[in-house]
Amino acid sequence: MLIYESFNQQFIYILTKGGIEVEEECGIFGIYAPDQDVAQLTYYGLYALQHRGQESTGISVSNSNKLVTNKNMGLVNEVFDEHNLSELTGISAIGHVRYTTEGDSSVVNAQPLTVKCKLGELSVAHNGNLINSEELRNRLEKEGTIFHTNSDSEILAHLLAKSQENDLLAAFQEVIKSIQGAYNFLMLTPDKILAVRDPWGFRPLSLGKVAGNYVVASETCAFDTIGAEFLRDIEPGEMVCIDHNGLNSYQVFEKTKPSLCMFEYIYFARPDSNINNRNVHLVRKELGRELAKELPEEIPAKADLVSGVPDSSLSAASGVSEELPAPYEMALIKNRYVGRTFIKPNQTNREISVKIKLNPVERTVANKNLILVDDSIVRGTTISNIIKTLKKSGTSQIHVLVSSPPVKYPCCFGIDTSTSSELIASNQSVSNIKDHIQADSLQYLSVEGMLRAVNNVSKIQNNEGFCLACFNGENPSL
Ligand SMILES: O=P(O)(O)OC[C@H]1O[C@H](OP(=O)(O)OP(=O)(O)O)[C@H](O)[C@@H]1O
Ligand SMILES: NC(=O)CC[C@H](N)C(=O)O
Ligand code: SF4
Ligand SMILES: [Mg+2]
Repeated sequence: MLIYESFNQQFIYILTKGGIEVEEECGIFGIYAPDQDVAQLTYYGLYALQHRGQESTGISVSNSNKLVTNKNMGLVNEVFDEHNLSELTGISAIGHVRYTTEGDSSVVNAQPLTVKCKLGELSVAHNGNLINSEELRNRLEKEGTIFHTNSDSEILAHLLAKSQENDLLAAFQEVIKSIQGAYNFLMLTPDKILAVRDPWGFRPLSLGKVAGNYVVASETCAFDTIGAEFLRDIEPGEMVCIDHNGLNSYQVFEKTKPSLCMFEYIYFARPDSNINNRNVHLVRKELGRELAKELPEEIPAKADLVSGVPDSSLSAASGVSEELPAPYEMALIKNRYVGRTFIKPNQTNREISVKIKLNPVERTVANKNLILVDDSIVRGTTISNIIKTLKKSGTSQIHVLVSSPPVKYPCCFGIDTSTSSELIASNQSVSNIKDHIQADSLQYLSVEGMLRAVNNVSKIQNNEGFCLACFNGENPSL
């Protein structure tokens, strides 16, 4: 039986599971710029990265002697204003927008986390999810470590404090070898910023320059916002150190098989960002094109219109419409003041958000056969609700096209699901899912089609690879 059939069942599910554990990502930004207003630039950078996390945000600055951190629950523009930003003056800064993957969504877990230890004062911002955090936490607690938060990110700070090394760079190089999982870390000390990307490169991390100063960000859209020039992606397993001498790079891990999260292209990243030299919008458009090529002939023959589920599917829908070809129309309007439902921390909020955020344009859909494109089906909540509302608005037929393969396995590197039971495709056939969501037909993109789409935008290099674990169950880090 499906668990989200009714509100009551949902409530029972939440009660029995103690609430849904949600996983996703975060956004990180760092800048070393003694001649600039680093807090302001970090604020704008975080603004551009807001889609990666909306629970809490924070900025740490260094005035070259000490660090000052301001963080709180809420969006970037709710937490920061001219007054509190003006109190953050310094030569360098790091910032974070959080979406909880481990621990509570609370101010104590908001990042950056600032600590004092034998290596001096340091502030840590983390994007990713450590898979051996429990083991590391248990070990540290047995050794007498007192944790102030229950997020995985604090573990790094304690490992550093306990390192035999007296120099932060060396300590960092030592301790990251004992952590496993997905992590991009930014660390701010009074005189430098360190940035490291895990050996698989699950999450994107890019390097840029603004007015001669280095910046690091989860996505290149943050560079565009502050007028920075993109220099390059930070390599999987690379650590860069930025200080008054400029930038030094260290390959701290042997190159393993890079495994960029495919969901960054499918859904997470902003369409105006470029990852591995590919524009995210163009990849999504190609995903749509490949999906259209895989359709059985009878589907396009029946369709009057193609439309995408706003926002993240619009690029893929335009690819479908161009490839078929079939006219593109606006079937749904999104209330832009509602946050991403996909990354809200509990299922009850998620349901309500879906209902208030999308409204059909009745006069375009009434009595029409619609090809409706969405980038992914995770729990199936969004698409079920949309189909219900479109049918109420008089849509004759709804043929659902999904521009990614079925999500069958939970992700431990940062997607919004923690157990298979939450995933509608984990134990159901495509035909059952079609019936459950009440679509007239349902077609997913194949894994091969997805890889072809990425390759169409720019050729997949020999040393490039993708994490596909939520589609095929193969964990690249094992
Ligand atoms: O099957 P579900 O569990 O409902 O999740 C899948 C949906 O969530 C995401 O959209 P979302 O509405 O969060 O964000 P968007 O507006 O950026 O597309 C995604 O694009 C799918 O539409
Ligand atoms: N989404 C993330 O990257 C979260 C980072 C970290 N695991 C936390 O929960 O705070
Ligand atoms: S399992 Fe899926 S969501 Fe998680 S990192 Fe891999 S591709 Fe991304
Ligand atoms: Mg969506």
